[in-house]
Amino acid sequence: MRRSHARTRIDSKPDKMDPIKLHIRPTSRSTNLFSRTPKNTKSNLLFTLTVALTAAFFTIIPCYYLFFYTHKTANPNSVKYGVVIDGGSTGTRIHVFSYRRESNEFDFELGNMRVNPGLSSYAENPEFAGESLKQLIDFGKGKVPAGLWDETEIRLMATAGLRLLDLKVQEKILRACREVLRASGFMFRDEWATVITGSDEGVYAWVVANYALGSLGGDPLKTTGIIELGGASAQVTFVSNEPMPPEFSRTIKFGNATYNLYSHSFLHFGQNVAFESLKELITSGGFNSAVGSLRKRVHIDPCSPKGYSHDMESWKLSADSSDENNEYLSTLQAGGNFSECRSAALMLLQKGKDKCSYKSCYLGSTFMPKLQGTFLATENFFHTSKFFRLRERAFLSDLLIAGEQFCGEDWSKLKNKYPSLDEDLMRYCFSSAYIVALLHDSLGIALDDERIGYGNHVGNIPLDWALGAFILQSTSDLDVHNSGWIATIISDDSPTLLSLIAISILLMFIAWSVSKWRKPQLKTIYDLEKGRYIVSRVSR
Ligand SMILES: Nc1nc2c(ncn2[C@@H]2O[C@H](COP(=O)(O)OP(=O)(O)OP(=O)(O)O)[C@@H](O)[C@H]2O)c(=O)[nH]1
Ligand SMILES: [Ca+2]
Repeated sequence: MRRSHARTRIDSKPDKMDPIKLHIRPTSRSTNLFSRTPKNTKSNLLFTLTVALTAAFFTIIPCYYLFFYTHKTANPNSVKYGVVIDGGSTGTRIHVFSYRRESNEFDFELGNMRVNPGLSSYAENPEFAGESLKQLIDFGKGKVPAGLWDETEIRLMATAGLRLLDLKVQEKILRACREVLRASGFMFRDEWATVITGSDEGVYAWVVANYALGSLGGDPLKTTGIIELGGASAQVTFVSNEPMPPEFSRTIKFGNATYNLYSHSFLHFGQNVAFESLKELITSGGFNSAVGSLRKRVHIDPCSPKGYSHDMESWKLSADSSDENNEYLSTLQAGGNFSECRSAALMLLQKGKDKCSYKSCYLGSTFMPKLQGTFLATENFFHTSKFFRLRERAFLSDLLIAGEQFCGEDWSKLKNKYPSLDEDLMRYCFSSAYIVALLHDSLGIALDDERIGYGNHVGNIPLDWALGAFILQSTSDLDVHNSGWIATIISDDSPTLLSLIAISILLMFIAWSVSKWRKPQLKTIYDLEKGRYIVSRVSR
């Protein structure tokens, strides 16, 4: 006769048990009726195995990380690579850097490559924006050992060119870029392809400048401010001890030093965009430029050398450009005049100043504390200063004289004098006048002030803000690194960590399920006096 193994309700006090429910027919096989603990060896084995596995798991994994972490930090040659793509308004460029943790050394010379035009030129067909990154990514992969691609972070940081676009268009362009970056083979997360704020862009440029000058980590008053004149925006970042509205104030900690920075990016004040805005100002009659011919209402553009033709070809306008563009071009006649151009540029830079609601606004209606200390003027400041062959710490007065002479020259003579230069050549009249109107007329830097240096490098270090971003990110990783491998793991929500957590949860669930599934250890005793079986649970 088989003994039913039906699950029975077990009460902790046997004498209350209901005999009917507990009457269990003896099994056909001879067994010890007085105490028989059903042996559930298979489930025991499974349970023990799961518990052992879980215990091993929580021992081996930390040891692995500890070894790995110790090994990595102990390995003096552990080099961390970084890839930053700078999405600028006039072009997109990839920078490959490396960083030796132990010696705290950066290598900036691993290479960079540029593609034109910038990502903002895909505004009409954003789905193709990612294509422009492919050759950059291939270049980057050539600079990083293949075995390290999957642990090398790649970031796309776009600047003013995208900031000028509608948010929806920005997102479409970034989405197309993320798709390509995901497939790049480098380590990538969607949030690493973004439009960075102008304030961050300025901070990164300040970091790389002071890193290159050796003042990063030292006395805040001995640091150098930066003024960067890009294509679509201009950044100003420097240490200030003046009280600042929070939207302009940034605090950077580096080593034991803390820096209270003013940092702001003036959108539309980049040289290329400012030049176009100035032309629109002139043709709209916003600037009292001389009128060439009343009949055709031709406006004189004082910022382009005499004889320069603002025709379709030189503006690279497509054949289908809008009518007002054609109308606008045909009413503009180049009439190079430095001081007229400087006045028009100043009008542009001071636009909105009457709406200034702060203690001091040097540009438009935007707050800026009084400039403090020395400055490095980069990008277009450097390109213009280099063209006019000015010393690195030239006076603005030198630039003013050079600009006056250039603006007064006839375009055909300039083309003969500088045959190799193309569209950049026609911009030097505007750029020299714009820089004097910006640095002297607006920011108040004296014409003979030597506080300003012009440059795009310090020694062999390029003053690319992308490098500043990598420096900050690498050293902040260093902080996490120094707080131990736990922090590294906790801060590292890479698949490794997530899989560790998933496996441990799975093992614990298996152990719990096995423990629930295992039949309770039961003991069946035959009570001779009462003539019946009593079943009780065996406590383990
Ligand atoms: N004259 C001259 N200008 C150059 C040269 N190379 C780049 N530029 C100009 O210098 C500026 C480059 O600054 P970037 O910061 O790289 O410009 P960008 O990143 O494309 O523009 P933003 O998005 O505003 O930063 C642009 O206005 C370029 O037109 C050069 O060789 N000569
Ligand atoms: Ca830039």
